[in-house]
Amino acid sequence: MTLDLTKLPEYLKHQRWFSGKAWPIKSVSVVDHASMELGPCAFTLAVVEVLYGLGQPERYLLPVKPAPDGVRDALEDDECLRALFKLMREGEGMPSASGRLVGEWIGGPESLLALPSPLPVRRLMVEQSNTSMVLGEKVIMKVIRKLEAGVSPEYEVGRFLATKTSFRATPMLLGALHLEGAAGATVAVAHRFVPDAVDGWKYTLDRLRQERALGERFLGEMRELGMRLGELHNAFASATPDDPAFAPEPLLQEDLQRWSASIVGELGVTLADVGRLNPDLEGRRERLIEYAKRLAQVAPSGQKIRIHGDLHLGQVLRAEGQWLIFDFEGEPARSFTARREKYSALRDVAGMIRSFDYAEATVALEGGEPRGRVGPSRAAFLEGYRKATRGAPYLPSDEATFEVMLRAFELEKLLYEVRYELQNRPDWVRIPVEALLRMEDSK
Ligand SMILES: Nc1ncnc2c1ncn2[C@@H]1O[C@H](COP(=O)(O)OP(=O)(O)O)[C@@H](O)[C@H]1O
Ligand SMILES: O=P(O)(O)O[C@H]1O[C@H](CO)[C@@H](O[C@H]2O[C@H](CO)[C@@H](O)[C@H](O)[C@H]2O)[C@H](O)[C@H]1O
Repeated sequence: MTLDLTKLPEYLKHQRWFSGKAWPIKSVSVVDHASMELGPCAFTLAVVEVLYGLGQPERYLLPVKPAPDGVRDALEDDECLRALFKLMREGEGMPSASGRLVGEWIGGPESLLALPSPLPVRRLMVEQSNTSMVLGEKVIMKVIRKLEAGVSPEYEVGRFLATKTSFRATPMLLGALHLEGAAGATVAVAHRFVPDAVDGWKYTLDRLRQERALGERFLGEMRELGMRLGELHNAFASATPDDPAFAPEPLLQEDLQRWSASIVGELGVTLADVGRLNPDLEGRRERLIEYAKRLAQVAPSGQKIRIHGDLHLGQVLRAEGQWLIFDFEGEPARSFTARREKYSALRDVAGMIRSFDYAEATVALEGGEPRGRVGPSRAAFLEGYRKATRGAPYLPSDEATFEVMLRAFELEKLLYEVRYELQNRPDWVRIPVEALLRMEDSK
């Protein structure tokens, strides 16, 4: 099948996962493509590069079939999805125009035994920038739409946890599909599907809506969540030097200086965007800068390790009374290289703590209970985290340094959130802005 390139800009603009809707497209070209003749399904798996009048080019994966007015999405066809999954689970390869599409199965044969045939396909009805489907209620396969150059952290971390550690508080990675060659990228991943799971965001909102004061049961769950995060960090830190992508590295003064300078820079950019709308925030600039600067002044203690990188309540699942941590993609706005960098584990801790504030603010905006209820959740979460990581070499050895670092990473996350909300949900920008205003004066 030859792709009619003239039709693609219009096609792309109508796809939910296409993030360039606001910009005029200059051109669309095909970087690589494979003709998929797989049993009852025939389609083209293409990687296209979109050039805009302004801004960076982007690459998208287009599994498409011919249609009278151009092309249509091949993932609407269950047979095509089954065919892609088969390629993955059989670890097969097939040639593309300038490379190869290769399946990888790491789940072991036992995870296949229980799969019914023909494999039932259920599409996930969530707002997503990718396309996920549940297969036989046992596997969830995610086809990546917007492709990044380099190693996908979601695949890399999932593979590390499944094959090199005993950490099981995560839906295990079962397999992946990679395109090798000119368009090198991981194009799909499959994980164990967790039935009847509720994500931590919804779970926490429900509790905040239903309980006037968060009871001991919820605090116990937050303690457990802190412990799971500590265990995840212990698993990351267990990597040996022969695994350079994961092995812990010493934390140097220059790391602290670099991170501190980056937060100061982000403060400048963020206040330029939002400060006009909120003069009170502009007035806090110097005090906020102090939080970031103190990070550069503490003595380096601990290590840099791989982290989750975008941890919040929406990245944990509650199922059968247990917490599972998932979605190791990292912050979507950063490059893969940046997302794979080792960092202080406290960055994840700060991410989750910010989420408690978001949950409470969301319920307050709905006209629910007043603020001030999540302080004990933060304390319980930190208590669980400290319990699981007692004596861990990757954390600062003294309490004061722990606090300075945690506050600096909370500030970093708050600034990221302001920018994220301005771009995606302007009505919500007041949540991180109000939290910035509340940050107590630094001493
Ligand atoms: N292993 C899983 N088991 C059950 N539900 C899952 C699983 N993985 C993801 N989900 C559900 O699918 C949604 C989207 O998954 P996610 O990996 O976050 O996709 P995306 O990266 O495109 O946002 C999640 O919010 C969660 O509700
Ligand atoms: O889940 P993603 O990897 O796409 O993360 C992005 O979107 C999140 C919102 O869905 C955003 O999280 C922010 O809002 C959450 C409530 O919706 C809140 O729990 C988080 O604490 C807050 O940071 C995340 O920052 C962004 O990267």
